[in-house]
Order: sequence, then C-alpha cells, then structure tokens
Amino acid sequence: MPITGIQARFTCHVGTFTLDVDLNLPGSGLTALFGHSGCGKTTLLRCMAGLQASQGVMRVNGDEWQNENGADASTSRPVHQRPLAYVFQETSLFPHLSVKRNLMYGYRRIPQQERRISFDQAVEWLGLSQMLDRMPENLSGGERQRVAIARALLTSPRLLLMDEPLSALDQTSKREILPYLEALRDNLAIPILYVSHSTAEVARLADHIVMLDSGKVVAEGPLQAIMARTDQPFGLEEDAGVILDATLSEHDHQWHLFRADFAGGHFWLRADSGLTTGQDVRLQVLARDISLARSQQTDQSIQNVLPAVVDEVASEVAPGTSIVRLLAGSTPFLSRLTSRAVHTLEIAPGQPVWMQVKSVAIVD
Ligand SMILES: Nc1ncnc2c1ncn2[C@@H]1O[C@H](COP(=O)(O)OP(=O)(O)OP(=O)(O)O)[C@@H](O)[C@H]1O
Repeated sequence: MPITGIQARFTCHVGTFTLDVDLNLPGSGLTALFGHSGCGKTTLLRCMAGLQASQGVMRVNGDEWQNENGADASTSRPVHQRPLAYVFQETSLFPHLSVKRNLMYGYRRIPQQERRISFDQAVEWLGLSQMLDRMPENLSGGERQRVAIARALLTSPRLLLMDEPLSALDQTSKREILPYLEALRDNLAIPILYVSHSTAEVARLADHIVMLDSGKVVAEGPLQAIMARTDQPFGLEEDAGVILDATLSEHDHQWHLFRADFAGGHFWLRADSGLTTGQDVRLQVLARDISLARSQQTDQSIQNVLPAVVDEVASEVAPGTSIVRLLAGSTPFLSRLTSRAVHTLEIAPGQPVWMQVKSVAIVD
C-alpha cells in the first residue's frame, strides 16, 4: 500500500529564534499554517523546501527528501531536487514574456513522461484561457497571482507551498481569487501547505490546520475540531469562532431566508443570490456572536435560537472574559462572554442553555 501523508520533523535556529516541530500531515487537501507574526510559519515552509538548514525528517507521500540528525548532511536533498512549488506573496512573472510563455517556461523543463498536470488543465483551473496573450504589466494583481500559481503547478510538483499568496491583494482581488484556490484544494492530487494570518481565509480554504506559537505547534488537526477548542490561541481574537458544514434545505421566499441544516440543528440565513436548495455550505459562527440564556427568550429579535448543552468553561482567558464551549447535538460552538455573565447565569458543564446566535456567515 502506498505511504501517504507528510512527515515533517525539524529543529532549526534562525538568529535567536528556534523552530521545533514534529508534524504528520494529510497527503492531500489544504493544510493551513496559522499563527501570529513571527511564530515561524515561513521558517517551517523554508525547512520543508530545503531553503533553511535544519536537522530533521521530511517525507512526502512516501518520498524521502530529508532524513538527517546533523551528522550526515548527504541525506538532505537540496532545494532543486525537492519536487515542490513555492508561491509567495508577490511572485514575479517574467515581464517580457506573455502569460502563455510564462506558463510554458516551467512546463517545458519537465520531461513529458514526468508531467502530471497538463497545460490545459492548469489554464482551466486558474481561469486563464482569455489572458494567454496578455503581458504581465497588463494584468491585475489577482490575475498575476493566478498566473504565478498555474506556472508553479506546471512544474508538476508533489507539494505546493503557498506563503500568504493573497496578502498583497486588495479585498476585491482576494474575493476573485478564492474560488480558484478552492478548486485547487478540491481537484489537486498533491497536498497544499498554505500560510495565512487571516481566520476568514483559513475558515474558507483549509481542511486541516496547524497553529504555531513561538516556533512550536500548539494545536493541529481537522479545521472544525481545532477551531472549536477553548484553548486555541486565537480564542480572544475578533474573528475567533467555529466552522461547520450545513446543507440548505428550504427557501422561505416570503422572508428571503434559507434554512441551513447541520448535525444538531438548523440556522436561518439571508437568501443571498447564487444560493440554491440542496447546496452544501461551510458556515462560520463567531464566538462573539453567541450569547446564552438559561430559558428560551421569545420576545427578542434574534432569529437563530438553539438549544445546546455546556461542554466546557474556560474561565478568565483574559481579565473579565471567559469562553464557553457548547454542543448542539454533536456540533461544537464557542461563546465568548463576560466572566460576570458566566458567574451570574451559573454556566457550568452539563447545563442545558439556549444559544442566541446573532450572525451566521457562509464562507464557502
Ligand atoms: N534571517 C533572519 N535572521 C534572524 N532572525 C530571523 C531571520 N528570519 C526570521 N527570523 C526570525 O524568526 C522568527 C520566525 O520568522 P518567520 O518569518 O518564520 O515567522 P512568520 O510566522 O512567517 O511571520 P510573518 O507572519 O510575520 O511572516 C521571527 O522571530 C523572525 O524575527
């Protein structure tokens, strides 16, 4: 049976910073590396790529790229012998070559029998068919980045590393490029490691998540499970919250709402254009948007009120602030409350409550 997955175990020192990680990651899909500035995300990608000297092990779906413990450097392949592609914040295209010739540049250098992604396939995935004859200077930032990603794929990598590929783009370009990244996540047979600062981006794109802090892994696992932990390091940030999968089951035409069913309940969402009954959606519910009540309140404006059971209370995660983990059926939610509210309402594990959900966003 083929060995699947990425094994990445590294110790490295950059100035006074130390990265020390031991990861076993999925061999396909998109894994997001997430964490505050300076936590070591780029350093980890550089170790994987062989751009940063490190001791450790790197295996990608059964192919060993590095296995050394300092003594024998001969078991570490240099960067040009690691079949990977690296997309940066601002990957530069050749300014004097058309889009097509930029794409052909890497493609031609791969022997035909080793090509795993065809030219037409990459063009289709990144939506480039209408711009093949254009020059890079006439492309928007988002279009340039799509060309850069296609060019990277045409080198037939076995691993795609992306370091904040959207962070140099404005909001409109980000919105335009996200569906292409989703298509890659769903269609590419190779794993993608994706560095991001943005919870929204991670919520939308990631299947799996690694949270780093000061060069160490503080949480790692499937996206939904990690986002629902009370001890994850982003619990206090404005966009902390859970991600869940739901299906649009009913369209209420009178009130312009869709009913979204998930394991453990349903939400009513505003019926934005492009949504259809039967569609699967990924939802994000922020911890700051859930308040709790001991009894069902009917004389209030919040439409999404669900019964749940308190699973865990993380008290005083910051002065005056607590995070409560709840279960609606089997689906976890987080609610960020003042510690005084937790005390006054006597919120404790096992207690049934009503979750009042102010806002639910579709992220996929
Ligand atoms: N060439 C260098 N010399 C000294 N220290 C460095 C060097 N490169 C990185 N560092 C330090 O290593 C640490 C990790 O940097 P790294 O770029 O991996 O973080 P990051 O999580 O990718 O940050 P960001 O999100 O801001 O890009 C930081 O503290 C940084 O200051």
